[in-house]
Formats: sequence, C-alpha cells, structure tokens
Amino acid sequence: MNVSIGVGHHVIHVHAPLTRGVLVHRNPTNTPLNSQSKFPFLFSLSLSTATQLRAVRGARVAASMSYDKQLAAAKKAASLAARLCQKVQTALLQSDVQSKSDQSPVTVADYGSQALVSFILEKEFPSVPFSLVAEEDSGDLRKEESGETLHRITELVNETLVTDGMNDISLSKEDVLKAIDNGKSEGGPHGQHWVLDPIDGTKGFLRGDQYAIALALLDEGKVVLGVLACPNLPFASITRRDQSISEDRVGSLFFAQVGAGTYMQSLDGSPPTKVHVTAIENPEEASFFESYEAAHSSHDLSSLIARKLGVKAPPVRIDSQAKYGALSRGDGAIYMRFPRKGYREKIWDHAAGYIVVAEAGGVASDVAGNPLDFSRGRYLDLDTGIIVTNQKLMPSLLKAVQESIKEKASAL
Ligand SMILES: Nc1ncnc2c1ncn2[C@@H]1O[C@H](COP(=O)(O)O)[C@@H](O)[C@H]1OP(=O)(O)O
Ligand SMILES: [Mg+2]
Ligand SMILES: [Mg+2]
Ligand SMILES: [Mg+2]
Repeated sequence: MNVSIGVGHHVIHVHAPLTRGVLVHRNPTNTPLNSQSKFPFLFSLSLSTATQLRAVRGARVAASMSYDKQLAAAKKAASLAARLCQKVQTALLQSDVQSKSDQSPVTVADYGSQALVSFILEKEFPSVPFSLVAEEDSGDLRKEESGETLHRITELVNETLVTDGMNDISLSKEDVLKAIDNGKSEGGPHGQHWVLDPIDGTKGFLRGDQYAIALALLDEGKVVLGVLACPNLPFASITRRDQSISEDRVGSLFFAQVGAGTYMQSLDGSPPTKVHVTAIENPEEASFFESYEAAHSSHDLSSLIARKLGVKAPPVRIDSQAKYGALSRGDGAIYMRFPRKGYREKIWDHAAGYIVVAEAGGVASDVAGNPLDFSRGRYLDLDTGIIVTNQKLMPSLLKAVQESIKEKASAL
C-alpha cells in the first residue's frame, strides 16, 4: 500500500505494507504533524499502526529529508540579522544597551536581530505553524520607558529589510514586539522548531569582539540544520597564519544540514567551501578554545586538562559560538566549556554550533560523555560542562576532563 505522511513541512511517500487498513489523505495545507491530535485527515488509525508510522517517519527524517528550503531561508535571515548587528556595533551608543532582569546585557541589536529573523522565517513559510525557541522576549521593551528603544529597533529592522530589496514591507512597533514574542516556543521532541540566539556573545559584541547570530532547526528533537553568522571572525584561520595567503576578509558564515556536511562562505557572499575539523591525533599538537569571559567557563579547569593532555599552545579565548565555527574549519582542535555548577545551558547557545561541528566530522558531549540532547525543551539537560573535538581526540579528552574534575573536587 502506498501512503503519504506529513513530516514537518513535508509530505513523504511511504511504500510499506501496513498491518491494518489505514486511509491516509494528503495533508491539504502541508501543516506539520506534531501529535495525534493534529492528524484530522488520518482516520481508522490503530495504535500499532500509529507506532509503525512514527517509526517510518523517524527513519525517513534521519535518512533522507532535505531541508534545502529551510536552509536557504535560515542563511538569508541570519545574514540580514548580521547586517543589522554590524550597523549597531559600528555606532554603539550607551543608550543602545539595556539590562535584562537577569542582569545580562541586551542591546537594540539583540532585539532587532530576533525580530528580523522571526519575521523573515514566518514570512518564508506562511502555510505552516511557526515555532521559534529564542532567547529574548519583549517584556522589558513593552515598558513605558523603552519607547525610544523600541522606536530605534523598529527603524533598524525596516532599514535592514530595505537593504535586501524588501522596500514594500514596513513593520510597525507592534509587529516588532509580536515577532520578538514569537520566540516563546518551548521546543521539545516533536515537530519542527527553529532555535535562535539573535546575538550569541553579547559581551563580545559590546567589546567589539566576536559574536554570532546562531540559528538552527529541530525536527523530531534532532538538530537538522544550523547557520552561524560570525561578522567579526576572519575568513582565514585565526590560528594558522599562512604567509602565502593574503586573506584579510572579515565575516564568516557557516552552515550545515544533516548528512550534507558543513560549508563556509564569507558574509559578503563568496562561494561556499566545504570545511572539516582538524585531523590531529596527538593532543600535544592540539590547541583549544574557551570563553573569553572567565565567568562563563572555568579557565583553571581547562588549563589543568590541557596540561594533562600535554597541550603546548596557549588557550584561544573568544566569545560566542564563533568557537564552534572556528573548530569546524580546523582553526583549533578542542573546545571546552565549564560553567559554574547549577548554570543551565540553553539550546540556542549550542544547537547551530553543534551541527556545524558534527557535520564537519567533530563530536560534542557533556563531561559524562553523553551526547547533547536538544529535545527536552528550552534547556539542555546535562552533566555540567561541554567538550567538543574530533573523533580521534575525544576519548583522551574525556578521560583528562573526568580525571581533572575529580582532582579538583578532592583538592577542595
Ligand atoms: N554565567 C554564565 N555562564 C555561562 N554562560 C553564560 C553566562 N551568562 C551568559 N552566558 C552565555 O554564554 C554564552 C557566551 O559565552 P561565551 O562567549 O563565553 O562562549 C552566551 O550564550 C551567553 O549568553 P548571550 O547569548 O546572552 O551572550
Ligand atoms: Mg543573553
Ligand atoms: Mg547565547
Ligand atoms: Mg544572546
């Protein structure tokens, strides 16, 4: 029996014998099918058949889905957001920085970037319910004293749309607030969800250093595509200086789709080239990335681990998921992140970076060696600490991490 079942934005065709008679109609609106309650066109469905369908659907998602359209939209949205952020960073004024209730800084660029990406993605896929898990919300912006800031954000969003030829679109302040608040989705293991950090590394952004616009797509709990726009990351390696190449372009865009590898192009639009993590097997030759901000990751612990591994090079400290991008093209071999105990990692801080590295041949895990699980809502549920490297180095890195954590604990 041939049937068609919806998977997220797609309808796929199944040529599989089903044990009981099932009548499946093509989903007329192509809406995502997230739960049984959203299968109104699927009737006479027995539990065993539902289980079979889910299994077939899962296999198809993993094996052969194409997310080309979503990837194109994500690249466009992240590139435009990068343009908006660059403009703000160039003209950074005191008034452009607010403090959120959790005391972390947030700028007109964080809000503007989230509004722009949210607006573009929803517009690109009008026939599907839009789900976005994103960092910012409009709570503080709706306060009376934020009127001027909201005005500035709205202006910035509209000016950026014009630079991409969208002259006929003008968002109102209310449209901007709504686009920002579209990011309140809880994500989870079913259906498709966009995941966005509109500016990852706000501290770096404010310092004039590294930051990233990080956008990913989850399908049935798995990251299936990711885009990292890194406006201040040189296009050439930041660690290996090849004298014969005079490459001084700044602005790197990384993108990856499940099963299709990782590519990089310059933010001003050079053709994409495929990238790979380093092939280094000897930890002594490895160099490692970590946070610039000591408050975000223990520099003491990483230096203990580096000593144990025999790493000779000093740490490369940069802000944001630009670290994942740099790792994916072999600028360094290891990324270590050890936040203070109790810090809860958010999915938008790792989803895009994770797939960019994974599709370039790398691996990521928590300090217990568990893979990162993006299906549990807005937070990653993990044993505090994330380590990323190539397949060859992971066993010795994990061993050194676990030994070092034990040593530090027993020294207390
Ligand atoms: N106390 C903290 N510990 C760890 N990470 C943090 C902390 N506060 C904010 N972050 C987040 O860490 C990430 C940047 O860390 P780093 O640049 O060191 O890799 C960002 O996602 C940042 O959020 P944000 O997106 O608001 O910048
Ligand atoms: Mg933040
Ligand atoms: Mg972040
Ligand atoms: Mg952020």
